[in-house]
Amino acid sequence: MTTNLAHPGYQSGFGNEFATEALPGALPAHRNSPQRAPYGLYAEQVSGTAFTAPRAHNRRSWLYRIRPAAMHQPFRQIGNGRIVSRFDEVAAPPNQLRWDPLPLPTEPADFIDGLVTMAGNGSPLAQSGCAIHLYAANRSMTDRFFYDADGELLIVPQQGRLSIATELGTLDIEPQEIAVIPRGIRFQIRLPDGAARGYVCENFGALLRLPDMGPIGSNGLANPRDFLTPCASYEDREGDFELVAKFGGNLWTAKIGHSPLDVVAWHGNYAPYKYDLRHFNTIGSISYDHPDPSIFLVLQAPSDTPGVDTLDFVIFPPRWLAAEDTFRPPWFHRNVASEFMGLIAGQYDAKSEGFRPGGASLHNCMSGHGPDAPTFDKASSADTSVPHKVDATMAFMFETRDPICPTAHALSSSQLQPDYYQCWQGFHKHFNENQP
Ligand SMILES: O=C(O)Cc1cc(O)ccc1O
Ligand SMILES: [Fe+2]
Repeated sequence: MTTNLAHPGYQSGFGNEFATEALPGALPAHRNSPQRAPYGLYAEQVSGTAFTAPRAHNRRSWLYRIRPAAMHQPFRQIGNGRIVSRFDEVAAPPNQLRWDPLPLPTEPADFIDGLVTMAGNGSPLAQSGCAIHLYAANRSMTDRFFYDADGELLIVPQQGRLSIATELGTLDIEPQEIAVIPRGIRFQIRLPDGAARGYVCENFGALLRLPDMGPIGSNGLANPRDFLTPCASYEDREGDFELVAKFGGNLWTAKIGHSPLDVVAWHGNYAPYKYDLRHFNTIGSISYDHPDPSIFLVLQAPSDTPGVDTLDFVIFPPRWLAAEDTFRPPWFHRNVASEFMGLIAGQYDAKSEGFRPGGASLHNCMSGHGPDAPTFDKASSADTSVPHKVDATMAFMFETRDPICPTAHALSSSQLQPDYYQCWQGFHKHFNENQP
C-alpha cells in the first residue's frame, strides 16, 4: 500500500485551470489522452457542465488514475436511511419553523449514515433545486466511499473538523470553513475530532459560482484567491471496499476491490474546493438603512432567468453596524424567496434567544418574519450615533427561488420548536393617530 494523502497542500483560486501531480511527470504534457499515460496510469475525463457550455462556465477535469472509475461490481439499491430527494410528499406549511440542534448520534454513524434531510425543492432527476440536510456523525468512513450524482455538496460544518479525502486530493475543514464537492466526485470523510455535526446543501441545479459584483467593483465579498483546491494525492489500497452512490434520489452500493481515491495527477477546473468564511469581505451601509442581504452573498447557483438564482449561499459574519437613525438588525419582511438558516457560532442579530448554534430555521416564500420582540425593543432605542460591532458570530442562509418544503421527518422531529411563533407575539401597539 502506498499513500501520500497525509500531505495535501492546496492551490488557490476559484474555478481555475489547475494542474497538479503527486508524482513528477505524472501529468501528460500538452495533451490529455496520450497513447500510454505516464506511470501506467489510466486517463479519464470527468465533466461537470455540458461539453458545449460557454467557455466561462465550462467545467471538466482530466484524471490520471491507477484504475478507471468504471472498475467496480454492479450497483444494487439500498435503503435511503433518512435521506430524502422528493419534496412533494408532505404539504409544506407556511408557518415559520425552527429546530434545535441535532443531537450527536449514540450509535456508530459515519457521515453518510448521519445525514438527515430537513427540506428541499426541485428534483435531482430534473437537475434543479436543492436538498438541505443536517449531519451528525461519530465515525470516520473507512472502507466505504461515496459520490453524489444528483448534485454538488456544499458542506457547512458546525462542530468538529472534517477531513474530506477526495479523488482529487484532501480538503481539511473546520467550523467557519465550507467545502464544495462537485457532483460525481468520489470521497471519504474522516473525523479527526471523533464527532462532527453540520449542514449540507445538495445543489441539483447549475454549479455554484461567485456572483457578479455590479457597482461594488472588482474586489470584495468572497475573494477568488481565498478558495482552495487540493493538490493531487492518492492511495494505492486494495481490499473489500464499498462504493456508495446517490443517483436519482436513491442510494446504491457496489463492491469495489480498491480505493477509488487513486488519482495520481489531474488538471482542469472541475474540482472540490474549500473557503474560510472568516475571509469574507463584508460590505454594509455607512449612511443609513439596512441593505438587502444579497450583499452577504458568497456563492450562487443561477437559474435560466437573469438575476434570479435557484440557490444562494449567504452568510452573516462579524461586522460593524454604523448606519445612523436606522433600525439596525434585519427588518420585518416577507420575501418571494425562501430562507433556510443555520447558525455556526454565536448569536444571530435578529434573534435574542432560541436560535442555537447547530439549530436551523425556515421562513418560506411570503411568510412574515424578522426580529423577535426583545430584539425589536432593544434596537428601537439603541444609540445609533455610535457604531456597534456584531461579533463572534457566524450565521448563514440557503436562500432559494422556489419554496422550501420540509420533509416529514423535519415536521415531526423532536427538535422542532412548537412555540417558535411566540417570538412575534409580544409586540405592543404603539400607534397613536394624533402623534406623528
Ligand atoms: O434574518 C433573516 O430573515 C435573513 C435576512 C437578513 C437580513 O439582514 C435581511 C433580510 C433577511 O431575510
Ligand atoms: Fe428573512
